[in-house]
Amino acid sequence: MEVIVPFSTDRPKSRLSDALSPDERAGFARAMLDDVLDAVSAAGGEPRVLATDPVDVDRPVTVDDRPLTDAVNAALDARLGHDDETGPDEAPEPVAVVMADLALATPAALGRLFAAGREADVAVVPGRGGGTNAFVASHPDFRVDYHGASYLDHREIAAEIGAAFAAVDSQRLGTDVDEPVDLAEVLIHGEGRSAAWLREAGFALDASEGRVTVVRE
Ligand SMILES: Nc1nc2c(ncn2[C@@H]2O[C@H](COP(=O)(O)OP(=O)(O)OP(=O)(O)O)[C@@H](O)[C@H]2O)c(=O)[nH]1
Ligand SMILES: C[C@H](OP(=O)(O)O)C(=O)O
Repeated sequence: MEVIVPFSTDRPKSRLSDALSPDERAGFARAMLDDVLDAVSAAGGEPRVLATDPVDVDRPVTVDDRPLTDAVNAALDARLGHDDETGPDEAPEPVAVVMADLALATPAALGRLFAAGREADVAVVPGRGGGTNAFVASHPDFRVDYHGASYLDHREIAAEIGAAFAAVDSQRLGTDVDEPVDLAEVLIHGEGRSAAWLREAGFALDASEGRVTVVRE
């Protein structure tokens, strides 16, 4: 299955600016991208980075500097839209979109998403706060509308086009790393480059009071 991995190089991870400098945010975002690409490949997916600028990565890259929703919809148009060859009666191959900030992604978790996407027309992993961390779609009319509670919007879009919808419950894929508190999840559960990057940068868990968070030594 082709797996599109959107990746922004333009001021990435701005909500981590209290914890990381701009260069560090770029380095950490890249570590997360590498973890996601490795997990996708190990799950049997064929990753393609959809980036705002060229990225030096050992995988196919499409550069599209339009906003996220427009860039992903252009990719869906190309893969799910009808053309003369497939015709309207032939179901498109499922395509996945997996965000590059899912630092806890594992092949097993992605495999469950891919399997759900072979059963339903649209299978979505919601993030905390109602975002859309990953999905698989095979319905020709499914298009995205990111930001805000986009999980609810995508469920609604699926209903409007008559697509069979599945919510995929995944702690690992449901954890997108947006804010400093999310760094604790990476240190607790991460097994790849992102967790190593944080440890090398001096981050450690702080369980001294209340919700576990991170400190930098
Ligand atoms: N191709 C593309 N990817 C994007 C764009 N904006 C965000 N992304 C990617 O989409 C995923 C989710 O991004 P967000 O968490 O919403 O935004 P972010 O830029 O990573 O972080 P913030 O600046 O803190 O909002 C990440 O993999 C980003 O790299 C965009 O305009 N184009
Ligand atoms: C792209 C956006 O990500 P978030 O802002 O929720 O991290 C969304 O999932 O709609």
